[in-house]
Amino acid sequence: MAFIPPPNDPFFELMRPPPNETPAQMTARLEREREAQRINDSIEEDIRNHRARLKREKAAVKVLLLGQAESGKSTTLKNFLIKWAPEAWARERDGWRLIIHFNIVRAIVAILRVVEAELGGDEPLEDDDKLDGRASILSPPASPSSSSRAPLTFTDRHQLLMIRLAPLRGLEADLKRRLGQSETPTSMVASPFDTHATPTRQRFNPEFSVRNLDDVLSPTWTSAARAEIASVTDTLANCREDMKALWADPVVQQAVKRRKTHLPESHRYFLDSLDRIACRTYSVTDNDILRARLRTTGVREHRIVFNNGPWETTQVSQIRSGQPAWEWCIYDVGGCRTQRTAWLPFFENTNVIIFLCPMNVFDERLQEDSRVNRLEDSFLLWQSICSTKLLARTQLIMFLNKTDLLKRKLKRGVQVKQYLPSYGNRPNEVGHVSKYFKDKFKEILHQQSPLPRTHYIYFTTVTDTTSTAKTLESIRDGVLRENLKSSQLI
Ligand SMILES: Nc1nc2c(ncn2[C@@H]2O[C@H](COP(=O)(O)OP(=O)(O)OP(=O)(O)O)[C@@H](O)[C@H]2O)c(=O)[nH]1
Ligand SMILES: [Mg+2]
Repeated sequence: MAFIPPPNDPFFELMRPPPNETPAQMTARLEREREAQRINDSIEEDIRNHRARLKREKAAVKVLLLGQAESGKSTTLKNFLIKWAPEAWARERDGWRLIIHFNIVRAIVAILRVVEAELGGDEPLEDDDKLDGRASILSPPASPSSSSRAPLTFTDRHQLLMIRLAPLRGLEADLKRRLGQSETPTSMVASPFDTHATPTRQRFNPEFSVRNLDDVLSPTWTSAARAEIASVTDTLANCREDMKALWADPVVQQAVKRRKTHLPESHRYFLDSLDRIACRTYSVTDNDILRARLRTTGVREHRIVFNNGPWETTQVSQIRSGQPAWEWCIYDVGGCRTQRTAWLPFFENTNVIIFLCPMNVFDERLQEDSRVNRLEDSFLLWQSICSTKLLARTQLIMFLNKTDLLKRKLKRGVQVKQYLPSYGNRPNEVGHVSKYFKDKFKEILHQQSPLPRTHYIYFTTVTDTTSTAKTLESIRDGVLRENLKSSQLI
């Protein structure tokens, strides 16, 4: 039925075409009306999408990955993607190539700086041995120790390698520019709840992070971008034999060890793989991406949809209120102390926190604050997360990570009791050490939680995708069980 306006309707009067409208004016008016309608439809569509997104977000399980820098949060997220979002994972694959190349270049340039400093007779910027690295939460600090510094014998061969590898310094700068370096914050907090920030105490060669990882991983593949990547590949291929020679040199290795240079955690993996990666036919593997290190700044969000599985039951569909699949929204944050205030807004309505503590760091200090033992930092952080009322009902899952590196360190003879005197005379062996750490974290959880909590603590090596896939499956099922319990469905 045609619309008949009431008499003297002001809106109808306003919209009515002028009585003497020409055909050209009519065409223009109809065009304007069509455009207005198109804009209106698009706004309504945006509103509908926004509402649907909010509804989905409300139904999604919110998972936060927490832990200090280099604990393995981003690597855990990569495992989630490999297992449950293979398409998103495949889309990002090519974007990782430059980051992998950057990891290699950065490691070599860091080694070159060490050799240069040794050749120039420089004293280390900060002698780590003069600092006390003990974890005081477990024991009172003891007096500092010192180490001897006998001179190393460098030869003309080292000088020659320095000259031949010089182009990598320029390449490092080019790659930083290409990847888009983010700003380096100058203040930090120990816990996200601290209201008082202190200035950072960055060590030599601070870590690199990008402004926008999504831009790096989903680049526009222009011919200029491809040419740039080809030129990076060429430079690396040309320098391959010299890089291998530098890395294999015993005097250089000794110098790196002595200066305790901060190299990317996976430098050994990449430098041992130069034959495969520093060549023109290199193709990126899952393992390379898992090992690639890039400090996270800000927060990265990923959605994982579980389509099939044990939750496809009537009971679960009740808690999912008719959603076609079970969705998790996973947030990966930067773990450095300069990044921790950014965690706070994500605590609200968080269902699950996966907290990572690297176990191999009992004898190391934070890069952003060389006065703080890394294990102690994890204890303090865990304490503050467990005790927060805001997170009292959040399910806490802990990954005691880097089991492989702990094993390697203990095998080298590094004594835990030297850094944690409370460890006493227990065997310096991976099973005993990891159980000791687990008991400490469990104790903190039970003592500090405002409400009773079940503990979920896993020993992990998140660079191992097979074992991590099993752990993630068990977590997914555990979270499901907790959901059902809290909905009183089981
Ligand atoms: N060998 C070994 N390496 C690991 C393990 N977990 C992580 N890594 C490596 O450690 C480095 C740091 O891991 P990331 O996942 O980037 O650490 P993160 O917690 O995201 O660090 P931020 O982004 O700085 O907060 C990467 O090079 C990883 O490949 C592990 O269990 N074993
Ligand atoms: Mg990260």
